[in-house]
Amino acid sequence: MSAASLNITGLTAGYSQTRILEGIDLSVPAGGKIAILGRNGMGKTTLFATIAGQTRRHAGQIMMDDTDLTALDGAARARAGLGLVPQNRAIFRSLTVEENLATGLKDRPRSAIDEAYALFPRLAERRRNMGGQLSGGEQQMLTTARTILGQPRLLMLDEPLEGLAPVICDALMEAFTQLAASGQMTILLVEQRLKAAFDFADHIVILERGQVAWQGTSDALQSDPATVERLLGVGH
Ligand SMILES: Nc1ncnc2c1ncn2[C@@H]1O[C@H](COP(=O)(O)OP(=O)(O)OP(=O)(O)O)[C@@H](O)[C@H]1O
Repeated sequence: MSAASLNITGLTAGYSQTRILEGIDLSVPAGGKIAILGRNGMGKTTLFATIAGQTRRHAGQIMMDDTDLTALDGAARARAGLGLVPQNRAIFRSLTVEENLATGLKDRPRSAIDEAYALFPRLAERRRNMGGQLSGGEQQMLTTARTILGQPRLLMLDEPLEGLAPVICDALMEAFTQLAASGQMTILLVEQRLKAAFDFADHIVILERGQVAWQGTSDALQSDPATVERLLGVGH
């Protein structure tokens, strides 16, 4: 298993007849770390949902390596190596941590769960606790680990740090950095915390009203406070 590239061209998509994304072009090399930024409602979640096959696509192509994802339904995209960790941390509240992890194994042996515990030791300590008993940070670790056990080659993380304490955010960001460094997956991160995005990503894309308003290196954006202010506003 190795990281996959992503090439999106002319992507226009939305919900039913409503177009939210308009003419998105985006290239991520295999093994890349990219952050998708933008104010609320600018289309970040819709972009992930569209890559995952959960919206209506009106035009454009989405290539993961040589595979045209638009020809596949959502389940086939997941089998092809696409992983999405959604914003809502959907875990099974009445299953234990270990049972939750087992649902992400696909055809892998149960022993593979140890990979999740190596990445998030906190989950090993809580393996027999119910999902519903976990803190928000632990739930985020669980939903992330469950997706990673399916060995995605392209991983999309939608605002994983939302509402979490700084110490938990640091643990999560460290795990994401470790995963990217493994060479096994390309990572796309939607994040509101600018510092976390800057520290993690080598490339940044800013969406505004469903279009790519800016893209470039993390360093270039950090040295351009006017663009940060214009497209991301105060409070970041
Ligand atoms: N299921 C849906 N049906 C119709 N419109 C939707 C749906 N989900 C989102 N939208 C609309 O699509 C637009 C983009 O929303 P989206 O959630 O993609 O933005 P976002 O950048 O991820 O925002 P946030 O940072 O608040 O999560 C918004 O105008 C939103 O109201």
